[in-house]
Amino acid sequence: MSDFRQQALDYHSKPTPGKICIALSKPAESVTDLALAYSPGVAEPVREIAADPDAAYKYTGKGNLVAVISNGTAILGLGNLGPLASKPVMEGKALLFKRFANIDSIDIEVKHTTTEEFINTVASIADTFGGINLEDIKAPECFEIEQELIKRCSIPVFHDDQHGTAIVTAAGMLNALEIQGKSIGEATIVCLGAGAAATACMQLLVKCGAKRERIYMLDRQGVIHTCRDELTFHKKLFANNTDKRTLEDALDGADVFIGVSGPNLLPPEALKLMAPNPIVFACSNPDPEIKPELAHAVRDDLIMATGRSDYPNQVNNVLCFPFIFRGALDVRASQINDEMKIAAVDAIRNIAKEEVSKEVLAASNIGSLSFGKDYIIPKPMDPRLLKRVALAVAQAAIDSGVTAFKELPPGYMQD
Ligand SMILES: NC(=O)C1=CN([C@@H]2O[C@H](COP(=O)(O)OP(=O)(O)OC[C@H]3O[C@@H](n4cnc5c(N)ncnc54)[C@H](OP(=O)(O)O)[C@@H]3O)[C@@H](O)[C@H]2O)C=CC1
Ligand SMILES: CC(=O)C(=O)O
Ligand SMILES: [Mg+2]
Repeated sequence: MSDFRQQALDYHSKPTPGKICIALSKPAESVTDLALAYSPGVAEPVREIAADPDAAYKYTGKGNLVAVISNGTAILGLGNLGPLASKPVMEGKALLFKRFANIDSIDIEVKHTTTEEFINTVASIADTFGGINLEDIKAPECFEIEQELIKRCSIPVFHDDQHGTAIVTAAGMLNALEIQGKSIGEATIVCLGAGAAATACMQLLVKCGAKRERIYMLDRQGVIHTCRDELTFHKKLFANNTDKRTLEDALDGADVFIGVSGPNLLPPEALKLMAPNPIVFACSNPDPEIKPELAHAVRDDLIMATGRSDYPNQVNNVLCFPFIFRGALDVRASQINDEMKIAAVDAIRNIAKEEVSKEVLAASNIGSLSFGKDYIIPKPMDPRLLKRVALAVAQAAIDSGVTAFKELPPGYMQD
């Protein structure tokens, strides 16, 4: 067994199995404490909440509690391995919520037979939480699941693989295009993968100025084009009226490659076909569409990003979901809308243009970082992400009217 594999297994199993646990936020030592915490004291908040459901935000952990919910049908780039196998990833998301945004989070893995059954299960438990982060649910079911839950729940429901990924991809892409001297409206974009992440990434890039007709999306059958007759509704959105059929056809002269598909699917030879100064986001986890070493060996003019922590330019939804939920929860937003997503894109990308603190450099094991080919996007442990993204998102929620808050709480996210 490789050293790293053993280290990863030990990390998850020792000294106690798993990555999260529940901690108490109130004293529970004396008989008086117990009388308040449990019977008879607990009856008082019960009566308050029965009279006014909003009181749950005052008397329970609801307002700072996010459920990370999966059915295990698209676990990272590992595929459909079932709900239980997704648990380490979901606990991982809970760890990240706590570490980066002090949000309490619990993982829930749902076994189901129909999409309706999954939706009903989540809708039935939604009131327990302040927000729902859907994770690693494959396309096309993920689209119906998210839309239906948004309709049925009064709390934010956010499919992280769609929108978290799209926000971070857009932030990194706008910066990478700026560094390579390319404009988003003129860029030819190849997207390998046509699932949850791909669809949302391309939709958000179009909102940021990309031209739909310059996007070539590919699935396992190759380029998605208008003559294909078996397309699902989400693939039709990006069907291109083109003669291009293969990845090589699409990459010929392209400016941007975005991989949200699976491991090692971009051959180095194909990368040679791209236009000068290309941008390659190989975002599949844990193994990217092309290894950075291989990509750099065939192109010395590219900007390279992956979804991993151990290479420069980590384009990963961890840069978004803890912070977007922080902002949404703090103003009790009823949903996470496009205005909030765009606010997050701008807040994330702007941090990369500023100086990096010694603490972040030390945590990144690196001597210096400045805006450029190897630093297009902030590091996840940059504390400015919490303040800036949450602030921008909360303000956008207020401005777009998805919260009863008329203004930010006094001093919100100020130093
Ligand atoms: N870095 C990040 O932050 C994130 C990265 N990802 C990565 O994106 C990938 C997809 O995730 P997600 O969208 O949730 O999953 P989905 O199951 O919704 O979509 C997977 C897509 O990849 C396509 N695909 C798979 N294998 C191939 C192949 N050999 N050739 C061409 N296309 C292929 C599928 O094609 P078809 O439609 O034909 O089945 C499908 O369109 C994963 O690797 C995941 O790790 C996802 C979210 C965040
Ligand atoms: C990062 C992530 O959410 C994924 O790869 O699925
Ligand atoms: Mg995911």
